Amino acid sequence: MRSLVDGYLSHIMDECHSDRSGHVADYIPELAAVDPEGYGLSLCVHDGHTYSHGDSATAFTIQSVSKPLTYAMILKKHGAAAVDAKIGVEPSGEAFNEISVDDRRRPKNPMINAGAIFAASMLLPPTRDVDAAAVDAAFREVLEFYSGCAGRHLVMDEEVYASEAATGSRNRAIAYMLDSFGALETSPDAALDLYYRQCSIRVTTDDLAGIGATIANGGMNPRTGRTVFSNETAQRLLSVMTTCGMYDGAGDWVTSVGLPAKSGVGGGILAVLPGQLGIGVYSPRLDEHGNSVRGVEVCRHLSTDLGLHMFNVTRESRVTIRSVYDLADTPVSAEWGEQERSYLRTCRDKIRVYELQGDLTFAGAESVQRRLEADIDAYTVVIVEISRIGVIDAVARTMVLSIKRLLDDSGRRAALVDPDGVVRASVDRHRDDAAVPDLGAPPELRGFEPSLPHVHSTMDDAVIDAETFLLKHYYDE
Ligand SMILES: NC(=O)CC[C@H](N)C(=O)O
Repeated sequence: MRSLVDGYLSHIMDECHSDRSGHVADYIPELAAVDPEGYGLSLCVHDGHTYSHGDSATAFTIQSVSKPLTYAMILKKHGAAAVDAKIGVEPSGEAFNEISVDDRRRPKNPMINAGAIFAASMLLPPTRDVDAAAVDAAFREVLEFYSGCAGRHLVMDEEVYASEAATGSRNRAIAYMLDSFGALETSPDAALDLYYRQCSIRVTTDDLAGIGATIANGGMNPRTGRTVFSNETAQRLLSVMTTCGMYDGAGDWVTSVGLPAKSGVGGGILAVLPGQLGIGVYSPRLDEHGNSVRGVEVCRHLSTDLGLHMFNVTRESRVTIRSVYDLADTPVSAEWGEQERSYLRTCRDKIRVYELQGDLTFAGAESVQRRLEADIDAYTVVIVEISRIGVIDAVARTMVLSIKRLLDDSGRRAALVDPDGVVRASVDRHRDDAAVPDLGAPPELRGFEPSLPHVHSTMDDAVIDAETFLLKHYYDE
């Protein structure tokens, strides 16, 4: 069965592909020389499954996407109170490399360079004469921590690091300004050195999506099962990424995309849907804020087309498959007579029921589709029972109906048990909604949604319960 999600993602990538505006970062030769056409997208869901598209294996430097990770490290090392005394959490409304502090002379937040350089200093010994060995040791911890978040061993790009260190007058100005306030406990040069190294770590969009999913999961990497930081830290990261992650465009970002995110001048963007998934996008042409142009556009599409805005998250959206059983083992009704039971035992069809619950959004529908696909040899008839689903959003509805259609096409019979008509209600809710997005369904499903007549004819197959389905399809034959 073809993955609907892959269809959506490649459609979204195609939509944004033609945008060649913006410029690659050129403050160092290594960044100026990257292929401006590089373009990758990865999405890592709550159980670690990753959808990878385009140049998802191309490595680029993490740059400022490193900032939330180092912030997580100092929170873990010093505790939130000690960190708050040194670095604020207010959006700055300024450029990422602004030379500024708040009225307590703290960097305004950890997502701008001033805050990030300060954060790096807090990983070093609190002494003015830090030697190279101490910076090496701190960097080993950084690499280990970032690798834990990504779920694989990461390395640093030596050339980018050497260039960053050779050209960073602006960052040096920031570090020395902080030092002039007497705020740094370590030497400004050591803090800068560590900061340049962390910015030069090489990642792919698969890595960013994995890091995003780790934050989404409250600090546990879903690929490795390892807990790298606490739930409280994850909550902090999500908060500062929401208010400060996209620099001076934060308000517009939250309104239109609604995903906590962090960008870097290497062209990467990491975005998180709390509790559900992580996204990594790569495209090195940047806008005037230093954010990837296509990356921002892709995130905008993911949010609107797939309903991923964080304030769209509904109840229990992760607890989706409530139970799964084969009818031959578990007749649906205790009242069934021996005749029906023996029919079921001898029936050549393998009938399997999936009961769903909660509110169904993209993430839930994604898990259901993957489960049905994985189990495809275990049934010839599948009954998806959604009577415990409270609300189904437009994307999940399309996905459920499309899954049914794909199953029909692969020779399975599929029925939807929808006694309260939540699918119908969802159609009605969106009937007058001109903004129902073109969901980027795979070509064979285009026009299937949101074309309403089609939905209606599909809904004729929706039945009141599993028993009615059986009666209609078996006993009446
Ligand atoms: N926004 C960024 O990615 C900035 C990172 C870059 N290395 C700098 O410090 O200037």
